[in-house]
Amino acid sequence: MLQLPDSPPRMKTLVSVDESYKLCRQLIAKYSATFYLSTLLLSKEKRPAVWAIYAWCRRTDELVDGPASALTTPETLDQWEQQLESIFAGHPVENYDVALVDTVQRFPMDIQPFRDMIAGQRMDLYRSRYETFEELYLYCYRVAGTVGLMSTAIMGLDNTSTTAPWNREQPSYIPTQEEIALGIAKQLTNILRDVGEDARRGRIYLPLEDLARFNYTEQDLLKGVIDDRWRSLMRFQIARAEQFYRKAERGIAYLSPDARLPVWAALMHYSGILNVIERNDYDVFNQRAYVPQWRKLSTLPVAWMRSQVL
Ligand SMILES: CC(C)=CCC/C(C)=C/CC/C(C)=C/CC/C(C)=C/[C@@H]1[C@@H](COP(=O)(O)OP(=O)(O)O)[C@]1(C)CC/C=C(\C)CC/C=C(\C)CCC=C(C)C
Ligand SMILES: [Mn+2]
Repeated sequence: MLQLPDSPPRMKTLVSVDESYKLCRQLIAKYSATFYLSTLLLSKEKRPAVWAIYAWCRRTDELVDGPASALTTPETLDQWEQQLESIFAGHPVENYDVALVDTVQRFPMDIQPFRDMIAGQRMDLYRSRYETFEELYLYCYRVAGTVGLMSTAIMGLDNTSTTAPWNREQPSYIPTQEEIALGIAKQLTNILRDVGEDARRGRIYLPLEDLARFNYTEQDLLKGVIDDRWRSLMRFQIARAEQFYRKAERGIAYLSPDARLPVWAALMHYSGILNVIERNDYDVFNQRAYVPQWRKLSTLPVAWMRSQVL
């Protein structure tokens, strides 16, 4: 029998590299004005690369959190992971990928944090409770800590820093834990800010062991009970998130000088959300903790000073 050759794969025409970066820029500006403003403080060559990373992270999160998330299955994420492998092999599949292909070629980086983020989104498909902080930490590392590893590959570490102890004492030290810490702190902050919203979707991210420690039940949380048990539980969670902010602060000294201001600015904004939660007397059920634009801008001079001396 005559064997017909396989039909050639249908090649989609994709946009140019510049057009693709423009799409990434539009995406970050639309979804997160604050991230966008922080990236404007970066050098012109690093900025678009961070937009490309942002676009990939946001699109990954949208798969499990966005309007079409009901259609997402484990197979969707398998396919997304294959698309990632293809990007790292230099073959973009969609318009947004063109910029990421360019970014990973200009700023060589490890694919593993990207795979880990997909594994984190996978957890959201089958998990709605976390028994221990160790389990929650793994989730936070995957969906947020990984962003630090991806971003540092672009921002760069500083080999001449006089403030980073590793240069003096351990010249080959790679500050991985510090790179991860800001994402962990930010995710823990998001979790505290979104307790009410998540509960309405049947999700509890706060470790159940912590609820038990303060004698506060799942039912209390689902009903939005605010009492002294809840306030103590929240103070405990805030103190934990703050430890990760402190670790990240120490890490900023390891970054290349031009990246320190945007990261300080971002850090001060995220940790400011914790202050708003405190000011709202820990009511995260009926009001969303929000840092107004004027307050974000007013912290910039302090962020600048810190970026010069620490
Ligand atoms: C050494 C040192 C201190 C290095 C710092 C490295 C660095 C720049 C770290 C950045 C850490 C960071 C900002 C992480 C983002 C964490 C985050 C927001 C995760 C979100 C996950 C899911 O949560 P949830 O669904 O609850 O959130 P939403 O309500 O849907 O928003 C994410 C949504 C995962 C996807 C992450 C992003 C879309 C953000 C990616 C951001 C960047 C690439 C920009 C980072 C750059 C700057 C200047 C901060
Ligand atoms: Mn999300």
